[in-house]
Amino acid sequence: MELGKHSALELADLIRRRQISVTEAVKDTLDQIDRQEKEIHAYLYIDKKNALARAKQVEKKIAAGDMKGPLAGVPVAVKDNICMKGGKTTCASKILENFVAPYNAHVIDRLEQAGMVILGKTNMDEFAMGSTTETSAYGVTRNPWNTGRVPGGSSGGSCAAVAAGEAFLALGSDTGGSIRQPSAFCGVTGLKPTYGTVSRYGLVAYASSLDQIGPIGKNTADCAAFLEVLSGHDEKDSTSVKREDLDFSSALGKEVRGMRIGVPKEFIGQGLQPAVRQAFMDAMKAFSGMGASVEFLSLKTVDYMIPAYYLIASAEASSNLERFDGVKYGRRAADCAGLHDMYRKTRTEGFGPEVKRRIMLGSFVLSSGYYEAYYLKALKTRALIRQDFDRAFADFDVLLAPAAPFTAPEIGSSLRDPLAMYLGDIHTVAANLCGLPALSLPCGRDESGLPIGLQIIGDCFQEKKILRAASAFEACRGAFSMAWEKEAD
Ligand SMILES: NC(=O)C[C@H](N)C(=O)O
Repeated sequence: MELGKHSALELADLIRRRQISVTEAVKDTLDQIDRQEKEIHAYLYIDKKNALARAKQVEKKIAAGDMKGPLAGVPVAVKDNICMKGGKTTCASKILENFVAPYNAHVIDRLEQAGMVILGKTNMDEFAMGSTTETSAYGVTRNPWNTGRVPGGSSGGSCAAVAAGEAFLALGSDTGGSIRQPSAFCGVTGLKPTYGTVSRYGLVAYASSLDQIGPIGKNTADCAAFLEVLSGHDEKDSTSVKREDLDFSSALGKEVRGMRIGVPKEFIGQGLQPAVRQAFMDAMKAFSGMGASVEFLSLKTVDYMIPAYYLIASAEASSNLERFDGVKYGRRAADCAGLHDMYRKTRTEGFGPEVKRRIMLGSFVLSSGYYEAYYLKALKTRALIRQDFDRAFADFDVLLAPAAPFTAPEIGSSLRDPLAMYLGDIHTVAANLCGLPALSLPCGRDESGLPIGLQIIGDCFQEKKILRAASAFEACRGAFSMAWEKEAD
């Protein structure tokens, strides 16, 4: 079967019309995994038995008319920082290598109610700290477009799985770009929703004021449908918002004539790879060709976004990761001389270098004497960045930016220079600092054929404006995905 060329919604439609069964869809995807996983390593665990058993259950329910959702029967991958009852959740860290989650994350319950079939858990940067998936304690994931390149991160496994046809949809989490940047590198579409739109209950916390779960798929319509499954109020997450406007798919297929689109000129300044700049300029032209007004604006706080993000994210991480001490979760070091020795040995053995770096940075900026100079300053800066965006959204419906300044780097190159890796997040971190929704979709390819991502950022709760712009862009430029793009090479 050649199911890989279908989107998730198309697949679900074939299932509804009984042209294929859920079991066939799941088997076909598992075959694709078997063919490619050795090379790609998108997954940390694949549970074939469970997936096939679940496929049978869903099949019966669909046949009995008890399961009617638009994504029923669709095989999906889950990032390994999202808890699934009875299964391992490692966050790609040695410290959680044996941790079995005792409960389901809210989003897992949602997926199951919608009749989706979970195939396994995907690789990621350790505790979501990184931009390449190379900080995983369990090996690198390779970019399906070019296996010498990284898939981006931290949701690199999820994006690579969708790009390689090893899942029709995937769950990611985005703290500073972790859905959008790997989506850009892997040529798929990923959406970080407004903070509070999707429950974080059962997501292992990295930086709680920034983390948000979101959908990754082959195109905008799949992401919109998946977000409808995931979103909604959850009393178990105190930051979960009550929204009435969760019919995201209603925004698709509309024209953008008259839409006001802003382009922050600081985002397309120095340091952009020429092919990224070209693809971005072409996207601007495409929007104005469709009748949108496209204008430049200035965001004065751009230089402060990376420092504010890395201080706040590391501070929150140092606090959140205190709980991994060998007592409550996962790994415990052997042969320890007392409690403090056990803490020290467990954390020394269990955390990798990037996580340690952030815990040290975060503890430093929160410590007395440095709190005001660094952490408090970062919080004030965050408020100024928010004001900058408030001004922008007074004049514009959505903002356009590249999703990343460059295409996927070579495996190994970013690990040598962590600061350069941090700077690569320049286009994505502001959306998290301000709680804004933002989407990345493919907008071109560089000279070596690697995908380039276009980012569309909206004001809080304006996912529909983003989706409207994204679907219009797709309609005029074509959504692309590995399966059929590679054939055209
Ligand atoms: N988690 C993320 O959103 C990725 C970001 N590069 C970070 O390391 O914090």
